[in-house]
Amino acid sequence: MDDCSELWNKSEWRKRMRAIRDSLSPGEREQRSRLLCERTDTSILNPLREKLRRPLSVCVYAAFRSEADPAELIASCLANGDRLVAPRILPNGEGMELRQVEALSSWISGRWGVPEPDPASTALYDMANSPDLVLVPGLAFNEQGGRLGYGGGYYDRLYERLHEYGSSPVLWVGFAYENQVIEAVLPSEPHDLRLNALATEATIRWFGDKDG
Ligand SMILES: Nc1nc2c(c(=O)[nH]1)N(C=O)[C@@H](CNc1ccc(C(=O)N[C@@H](CCC(=O)O)C(=O)O)cc1)CN2
Ligand SMILES: Nc1ncnc2c1ncn2[C@@H]1O[C@H](COP(=O)(O)OP(=O)(O)OP(=O)(O)O)[C@@H](O)[C@H]1O
Repeated sequence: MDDCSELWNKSEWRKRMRAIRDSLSPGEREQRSRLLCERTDTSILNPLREKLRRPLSVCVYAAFRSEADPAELIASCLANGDRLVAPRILPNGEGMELRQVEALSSWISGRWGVPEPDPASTALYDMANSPDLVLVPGLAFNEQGGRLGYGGGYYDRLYERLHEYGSSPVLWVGFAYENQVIEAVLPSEPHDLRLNALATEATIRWFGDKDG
């Protein structure tokens, strides 16, 4: 790691971490994503299903660019009868709404090519019914529950809205490859969301209160 890394700003970190994530071959990404999905299901979702004694509602995303791919976790959620929701960037750019996705085919390509639930075939989800868990994509994560995204502030705003309107606690789980986890202190701002846990193909890290 470069000596100047502590002084880098968010955009320098984004450039650097994009290159690191892109450096995994498609084959490596597939293999690591499979391990990551299994680990997340076994160590986080299954215990939560047992604790709550009901199917879960889970906010997922569909992978784009070189992101960790939650497809197998999504398939497992569908098999377990969980309710799936996914974010869609609002046309005015002002944050995101959540929509119910029924199948892996519910996505279309939205702004910047980001996969999003097709508004023509999915129902709007009322944010007052907080999802039990939100799977959070990103470019970089650290050991303190910090996260760096693409810079739209979309997940930060979702975090704020669910805190404001949501009826129950939400578990915020970063979902990433181990090489996206850095030791350096990421530049952080007051609006940045704090994760409860970070899942990688190598391990699960918990931050603060495990019960959300
Ligand atoms: N799979 C997935 N879905 C997601 C996210 C994500 O990170 N991954 N998001 C997480 O927030 C939201 C989408 N956020 C995004 C924000 C910016 C860009 C993007 O391509 N930005 C351009 C620069 C745009 C500009 O400033 O003009 C770029 O990076 O080149 C992509 C996604 C919602 N859905
Ligand atoms: N809670 C919020 N309310 C209003 N604006 C916000 C909020 N959170 C973030 N923003 C806006 O979003 C901008 C980008 O935030 P930041 O750099 O933290 O994005 P990010 O977390 O990397 O992106 P993303 O969540 O989309 O992946 C901020 O400069 C701010 O203007």
